[in-house]
Amino acid sequence: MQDELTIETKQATEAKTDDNNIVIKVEHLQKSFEDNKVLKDINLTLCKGENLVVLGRSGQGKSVTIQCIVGLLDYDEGSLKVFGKEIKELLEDELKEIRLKLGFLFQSGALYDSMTVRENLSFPLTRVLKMKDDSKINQEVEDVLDAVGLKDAIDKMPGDLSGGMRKRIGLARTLILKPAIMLYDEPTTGLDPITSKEISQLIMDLRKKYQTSSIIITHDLACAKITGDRILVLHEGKFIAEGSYKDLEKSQDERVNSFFK
Ligand SMILES: Nc1ncnc2c1ncn2[C@@H]1O[C@H](COP(=O)(O)OP(=O)(O)OP(=O)(O)O)[C@@H](O)[C@H]1O
Repeated sequence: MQDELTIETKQATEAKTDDNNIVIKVEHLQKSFEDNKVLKDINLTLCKGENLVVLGRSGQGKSVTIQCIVGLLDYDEGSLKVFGKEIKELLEDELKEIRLKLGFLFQSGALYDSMTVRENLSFPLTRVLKMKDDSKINQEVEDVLDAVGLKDAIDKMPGDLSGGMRKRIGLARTLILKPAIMLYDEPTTGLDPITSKEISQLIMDLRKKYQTSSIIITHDLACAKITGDRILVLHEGKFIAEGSYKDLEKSQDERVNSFFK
């Protein structure tokens, strides 16, 4: 009898072959900074509803990959398609439209320290979506705070929150625009192991609630285990392994199994 893991992997493979199911497709992506060739040959596919983890040590090009996807960095060679559209070929307005579908959670959470939580969360609604109706704005803010489990923090200042709470608010700030794709840049960095686990669990809960597809870049193995349907291991600008946590845990490749020791 096939175990659950085999069935899930088979479903992921079948889903990958169906183009309608693909939300991000990256082929042979290359990026250098002067003579520092950071991305040598990046290939990845993100399917609808999937959580894809990119695991890699420091300096391997994880953040550069994400920044290329959101159009913050230009790539030199290769193809990068989001919802079937080549990012490099988009006009500014088209790129803006695509960016609205991408939620990028920065490592820092990117909160404004001089604004309350309510103001931090209202800001994207008024600035990006040009919403004006205060009662609608308040409702959206309350709903997203409820989703991240922090309804009581609405009138607090970011400086009065713990690291884990700030992460949750950062997440809420990204989610309030209801992106179809979430890009997490090291979501558990700087958190203790218990809080990290809570944030990883929250990522899972939010996928269900908001129906997002996500790329999660991390070097936190516990986060990869909880959140990753599929894991890619990045090493020196290329992916050297792909599989479920259970697959990769058994890898004979020293560069892969060194993560699991
Ligand atoms: N804007 C930039 N200009 C020049 N070099 C850069 C720039 N951004 C990144 N790099 C270089 O690219 C390489 C990969 O950086 P990147 O931040 O993607 O690593 P990472 O895998 O995300 O590591 P970490 O886990 O430490 O964040 C590093 O050598 C870095 O110095």
